[in-house]
Amino acid sequence: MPRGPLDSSKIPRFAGPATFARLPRLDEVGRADVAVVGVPFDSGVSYRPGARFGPAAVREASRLLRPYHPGLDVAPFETVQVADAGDIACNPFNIDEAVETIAASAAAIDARLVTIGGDHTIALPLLRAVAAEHGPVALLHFDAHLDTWDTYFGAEYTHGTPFRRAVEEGIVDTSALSHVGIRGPLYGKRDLEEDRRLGFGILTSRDVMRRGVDEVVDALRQRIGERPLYVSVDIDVLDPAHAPGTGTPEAGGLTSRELLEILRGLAGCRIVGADVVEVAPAYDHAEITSVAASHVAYDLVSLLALESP
Ligand SMILES: N=C(N)NCCCC(=O)O
Ligand SMILES: [Zn+2]
Ligand SMILES: [Zn+2]
Repeated sequence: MPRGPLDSSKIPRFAGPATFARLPRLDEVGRADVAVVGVPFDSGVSYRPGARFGPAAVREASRLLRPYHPGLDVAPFETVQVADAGDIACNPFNIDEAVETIAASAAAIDARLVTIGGDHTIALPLLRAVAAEHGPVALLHFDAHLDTWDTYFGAEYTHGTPFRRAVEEGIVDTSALSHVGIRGPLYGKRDLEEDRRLGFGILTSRDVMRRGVDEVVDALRQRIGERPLYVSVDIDVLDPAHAPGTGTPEAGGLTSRELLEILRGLAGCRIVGADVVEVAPAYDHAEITSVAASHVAYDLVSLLALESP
């Protein structure tokens, strides 16, 4: 029987230090099927810094999560052992070293991971870790931004470049790469041409509005099929009204309801890992962004629990 979260009817949910959803720490349970891990790294950002405080803010906001997910009909913490694996401590002054540390530390945790960022740079080492186990994975990427740009100031590892590096490294399956929620100004038309050349298909924020959640889910599922799937959620996929606390906000985004509905549409997909990144609490108000991110992480954990081998 898995050890679940603290009982909020006995110990007030606002008491004590925060783990994700008030779950036990990994070192308290010894092993876990699914682990939530923080990566407080934001040295790869191109605009507002502060996502290094994302993991702590999302854990705080996750105190209100409850054990049963009615939308997916699953009690994730009863179905499998879920634990909080703490934070991966990585060098804030050396991006190359941090990327190595994140890949090695993620691979060393013997559980399927839902990672809380941190800026989007961290998706690259997290993909390396899943690909080392599963081979090239399908990628479902929720974001306002393509994040397939080449370099910034000559730097290869940044929050705007992880998915170009992932294609170059052969760690993603180029027949199943999707962006959802793309919008906003680009550097040029070439951004889209290069993104297409790398193999990505795009469902824009406008597509989600005009075609609706069900059609979007159908299109994504068709592309993903039975492949092992990595899901990366940049919280700026949400409209700034739903996620103001982020480093590179863009108007015209998804509602949190749309995002959660699309995620729920992934039930049954073979998810091997996931992240929620780019929560920068200094720009947040009333925990709007960290609450949204905590629900996204809860849905991802629930999907992983449903799909337990
Ligand atoms: N938020 C992420 N991951 N990337 C945004 C990069 C946008 C830019 O520098 O133009
Ligand atoms: Zn983004
Ligand atoms: Zn991003």
